[in-house]
Amino acid sequence: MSDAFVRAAEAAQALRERAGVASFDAAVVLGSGWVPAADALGTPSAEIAVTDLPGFAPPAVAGHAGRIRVVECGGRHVLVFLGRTHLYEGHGTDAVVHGVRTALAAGVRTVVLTNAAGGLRPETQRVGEPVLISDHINLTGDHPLTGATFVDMSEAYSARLRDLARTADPSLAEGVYAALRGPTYETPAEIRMLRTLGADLVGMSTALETIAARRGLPDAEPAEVLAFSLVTNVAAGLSDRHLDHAEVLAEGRAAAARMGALLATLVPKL
Ligand SMILES: O=P(O)(O)O[C@@H]1C[C@H](O)[C@@H](CO)O1
Ligand SMILES: Nc1nc2[nH]cnc2c(=O)[nH]1
Repeated sequence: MSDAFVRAAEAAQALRERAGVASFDAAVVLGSGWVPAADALGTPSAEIAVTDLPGFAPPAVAGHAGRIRVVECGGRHVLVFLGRTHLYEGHGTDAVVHGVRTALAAGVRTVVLTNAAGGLRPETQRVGEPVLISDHINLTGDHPLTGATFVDMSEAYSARLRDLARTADPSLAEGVYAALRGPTYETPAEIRMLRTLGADLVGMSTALETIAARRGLPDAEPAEVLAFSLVTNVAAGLSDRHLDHAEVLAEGRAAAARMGALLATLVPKL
């Protein structure tokens, strides 16, 4: 078994022991601007710093707390990741997907990924609104998998869970998320390219985590993935606004109640 999978198993065991939970049912990864919504998922029975667990990089981005909450939601044991590691932090793809792999090693088979993204089209440019991710385009230039383990990605984002989300909130727009490495936001020319490629949203995370979830582990079935972007800005060049992370986090704070309500509705039904 690769070192990365061993580290995930070790982190999962440490998590079980710290939480006093034998197996978890679901994981929610809160991206930029989503952490204020965490409280809607309930009072945690435990909260663990990721640096207390094997294999996690310390938090390095404003709005990413580097902590994992253990909550019971709808009778399910849920891991809520308050932040994530990004490829642009320079720790490599195993560090980026370690949280998802740890969740799978801890028994999780349903993963909810959230992020902040720029909107490329009118229907995905309602700043402060969540968009259901229908598919992704991995333009990070990297990949968390190596070797001849071939993975079907024709339903990377679960049709069942997308139906669940649309039923819970029929107003949800849906779109294709283009994942870039970052840390730069896009040039206007890159945004025009991404629109030509069929993207509706653009960000710097999620896709690699989805790939890891859909691969599963040597001893864990793949997880179903449900993912949302919070549109925090119109993509570069499509408005006269300049982009900055403080604005991204401000939009997350403003949308916290709406994002929390969405997650609180969905997580008990996963
Ligand atoms: O963790 P996510 O993908 O939500 O964070 C996005 C991408 C960058 O980390 C940051 C840029 O503002 O927001
Ligand atoms: N790459 C990228 N990431 C984002 N995160 C929030 N907004 C954006 C954006 O416009 N582009």
